[in-house]
Amino acid sequence: MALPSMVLEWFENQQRTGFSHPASLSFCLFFTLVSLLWFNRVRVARSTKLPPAPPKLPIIGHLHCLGTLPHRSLEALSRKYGSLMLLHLGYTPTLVVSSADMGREIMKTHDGIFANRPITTAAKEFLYGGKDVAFAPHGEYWRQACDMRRDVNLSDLIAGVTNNVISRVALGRSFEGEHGRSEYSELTKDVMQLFGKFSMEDMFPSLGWVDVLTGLKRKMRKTSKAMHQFLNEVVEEHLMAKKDEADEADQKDLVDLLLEYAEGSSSKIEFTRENLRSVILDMFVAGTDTTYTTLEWAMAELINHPDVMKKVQEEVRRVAGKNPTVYENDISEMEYFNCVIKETLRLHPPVVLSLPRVSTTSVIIEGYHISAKTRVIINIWAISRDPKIWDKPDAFIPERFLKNPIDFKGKDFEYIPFGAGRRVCPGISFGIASVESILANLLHRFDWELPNKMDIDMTEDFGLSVNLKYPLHLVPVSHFS
Ligand code: HEM
Repeated sequence: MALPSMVLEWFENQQRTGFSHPASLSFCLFFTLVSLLWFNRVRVARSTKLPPAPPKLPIIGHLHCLGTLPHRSLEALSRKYGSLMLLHLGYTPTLVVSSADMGREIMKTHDGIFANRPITTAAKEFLYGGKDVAFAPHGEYWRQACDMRRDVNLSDLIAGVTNNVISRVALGRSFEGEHGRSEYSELTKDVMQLFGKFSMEDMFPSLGWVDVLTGLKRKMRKTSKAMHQFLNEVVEEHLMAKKDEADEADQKDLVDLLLEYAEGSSSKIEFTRENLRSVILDMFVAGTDTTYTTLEWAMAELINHPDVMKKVQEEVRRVAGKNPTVYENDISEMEYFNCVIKETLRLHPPVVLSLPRVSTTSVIIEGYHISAKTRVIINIWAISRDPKIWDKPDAFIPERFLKNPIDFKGKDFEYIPFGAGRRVCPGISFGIASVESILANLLHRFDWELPNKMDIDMTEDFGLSVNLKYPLHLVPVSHFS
């Protein structure tokens, strides 16, 4: 006899005899719950309707559909096939999400099912398979590692260019200019390039040997060894320095905090030196390019829109006055300046396709069956240019954020440059504070001109983040001289 009919028969018997015993009621509730769960499982298992997809090719699946700017190609496809598409990137089934409503389904309604990330080849080589934050499985270790980051005191550390900012916050000082024209800076660049590289193993798990043949794995291993060696030296330097905690509590950098945590923690979560180096590396990979890219796009849009540049410079200079430096307190008073940053992140989110997630169980979304182990990519770029949400979506109009409560903290799914849900970017405050501080000072101190009145080429270059293809060259003219 099927489970539901057994339950019904038992229920009728109980009704005839009355629910005379408290155990009967508990029994009834228990069976109702089991039946509901059972019905749900059957519903998910029976539903075979898959999200739509364009025709695929043998072996490569839909890889040929990605083109050189995958966020744009996927957005164009979503206009034809809808905001949930199931593509096959090689052998890897990948759900592509292109609307705020479907984003909410993944990052809110079913966030628990999509809380893990697939471990990529780069994560295996550089981060010991997920001993960092970004690739760590969702759980207690990940929660604690995220929290440690939020503790870093940033207020006085933000100065200079982005790489130096990250160095100072994470490592305690800048390493620019050391080891020649910065062996360290070249190393960081190599790590980021390798993270953005296409790996066969990620798309065709059985073809990892191709990455060995092409030399990709050897290059990753060599760079990873050099980077971890460098970070080891930094850790040793911190241990030797043995900072006086009482006097210098405010000047602790991320390494100090992580060392304290690793050595003094009574937590049951093991936090090894490998974890420590991986968390620091995360910060460079996730924090450097994104922050720098936002600044570059902001300057490019401001040069292209002299009216906006004039208005924002007037505001920055009015608030900061004759002070040569703009401080955090000033920035909170600059309403239009903050709109400029929000509009830059809408039009040019540095992470155009969110870091992939993976489903842990099967689930039904919008009537479509999504199996366990499906990768999920959110097209952040498509959502922030969706004409159903944004008026003139391709135009740079900071005014759209004036008196508009929409924010990037992950609650408004139509605007998610930092992602949303459990795996939302833990560096939001740091990233925004860095962008604000650097941009405000650049606008305050200098007027900016294009060399030879050339136009800016706004062509994008797809990588770990989407940059300008041709670096931006501008001439600064001091405002104070
Ligand atoms: C403008 C600057 C930045 C932007 C636009 C940005 C954007 C993002 C996005 C879109 C994600 C994926 C979120 C998701 O899957 O829902 C992410 C994740 C992440 N970001 Fe950022 N980010 C920025 C700066 C930073 C900084 C400065 C740090 C560190 C200091 C950082 C650390 C991370 C980490 C560790 C993750 C992975 C989180 C996890 O998987 O739990 N980001 N970021």
